[in-house]
Amino acid sequence: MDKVQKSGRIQQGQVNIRRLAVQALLTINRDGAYANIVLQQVLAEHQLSDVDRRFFTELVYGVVRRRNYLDAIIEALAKRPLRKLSSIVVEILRLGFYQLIYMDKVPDSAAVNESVKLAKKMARGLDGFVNGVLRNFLRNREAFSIDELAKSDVERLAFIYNQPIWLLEHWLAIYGEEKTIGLCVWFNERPRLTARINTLKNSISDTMVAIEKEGWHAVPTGKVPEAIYITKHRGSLESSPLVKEGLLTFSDEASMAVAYVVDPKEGERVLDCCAAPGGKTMHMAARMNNKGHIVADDIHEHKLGLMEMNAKRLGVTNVAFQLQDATRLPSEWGGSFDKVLVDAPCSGLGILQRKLDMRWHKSAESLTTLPILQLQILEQAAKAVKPGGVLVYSTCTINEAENEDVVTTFLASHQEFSLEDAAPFLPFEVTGPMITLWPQRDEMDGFFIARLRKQG
Ligand SMILES: C[S@@+](CC[C@H](N)C(=O)[O-])C[C@H]1O[C@@H](n2cnc3c(N)ncnc32)[C@H](O)[C@@H]1O
Repeated sequence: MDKVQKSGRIQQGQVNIRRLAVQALLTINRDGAYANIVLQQVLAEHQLSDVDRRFFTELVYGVVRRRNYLDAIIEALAKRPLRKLSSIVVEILRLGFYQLIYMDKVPDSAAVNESVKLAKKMARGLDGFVNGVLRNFLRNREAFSIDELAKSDVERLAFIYNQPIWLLEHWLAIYGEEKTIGLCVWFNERPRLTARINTLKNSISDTMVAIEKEGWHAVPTGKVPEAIYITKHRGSLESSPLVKEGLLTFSDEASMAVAYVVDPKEGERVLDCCAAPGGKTMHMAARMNNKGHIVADDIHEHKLGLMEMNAKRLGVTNVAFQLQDATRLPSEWGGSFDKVLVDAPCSGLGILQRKLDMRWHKSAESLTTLPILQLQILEQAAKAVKPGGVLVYSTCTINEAENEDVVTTFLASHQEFSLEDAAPFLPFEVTGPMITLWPQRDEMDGFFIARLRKQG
């Protein structure tokens, strides 16, 4: 957590949670770091009590989620665009308003006074401005309600559900209002802590006993046999022996569903050509009991090291990790894999609940370039499939242009492949042949999975 440390100066033992939150928010919003990674790093560095961990998490995630409405309030009160304000002051104000509007347990006086104290320490000379802006809000809260600030119906929805206007317009045009709101509500809910029991290390029942012994509580999700919701835990997740010793790994059920559709068997040769961070690779290795061989590729070198560490932790021994651009796979791989998985780079619009900050970084333009890359990777991966073998295409998005349209375009020029019904491979009820997992319907991340069979 270099950046937080650099701007930090926080001593262990006297941590001011709000200050820690402002520094984390600067790293996320100003420097472009991923919110979940910053949060994990800060929590790993500071031995916070459970109450402080929860408070810190709520402050950071709350501000990241509610950013558009909080910013509209700040601009209205400061009477200037955000970019004309110091980034530290912006984060202090976002945090102050978040507490005033969304945290009933924080008295208004504490939210204002603590923000002013932060400004005194972190933005010398601007504490009066922070004080004035927050107190002006308290004098006339109604003037800054969503109904007062929204300039259109879609902006009103954007403030209520905290999504960018372009994305709401896109969803409203395709799904209509009811389905769009259902999606938005899901994406704003606190994600459940879902983990996969690593059957390479221990049986499901023995792991459940180990979880209880650790003082945690978990329940099966009821859909994927190895999937559990952790409903109670203590301390940092990563430092628990359950995680360090590889009994558990964090992953959503929708992601686990992909390994079921690939259905790798012991002894088979499997290619996972967009593999990092390796969630599906490790799950496939477990389903193969480490027997057979998986080649796991990614285009980013730094991600390979992380995957190797993860494999060691989870006791995965049948994977070769390789730096490889999947748009140019080696010709000697042609026709040599029983199963090939393309878990394609995508817009990630199905996992906005877990990646809270992602909604603010996407654009309508970014959606149009992805299908070209996805099709390119699928074309290459198809060559690596043995006659009679299987090609699985998956994404963590619900965007049709990256899902059904890519598969349909691919099939139109590849008569040697046919679409199989993916539904019977899943341990829970869905409708195929191509599968879209809808968050608000299936209560998991939004995913797309298609299973194609090459002629024998
Ligand atoms: C959706 S993620 C894969 C997630 C992974 N399968 C898992 O379960 O953990 C897509 C991955 O594709 C990689 N990627 C992007 N472009 C690529 C390319 N041209 N060749 C290979 N990998 C690529 C990205 O680095 C990213 O790690």
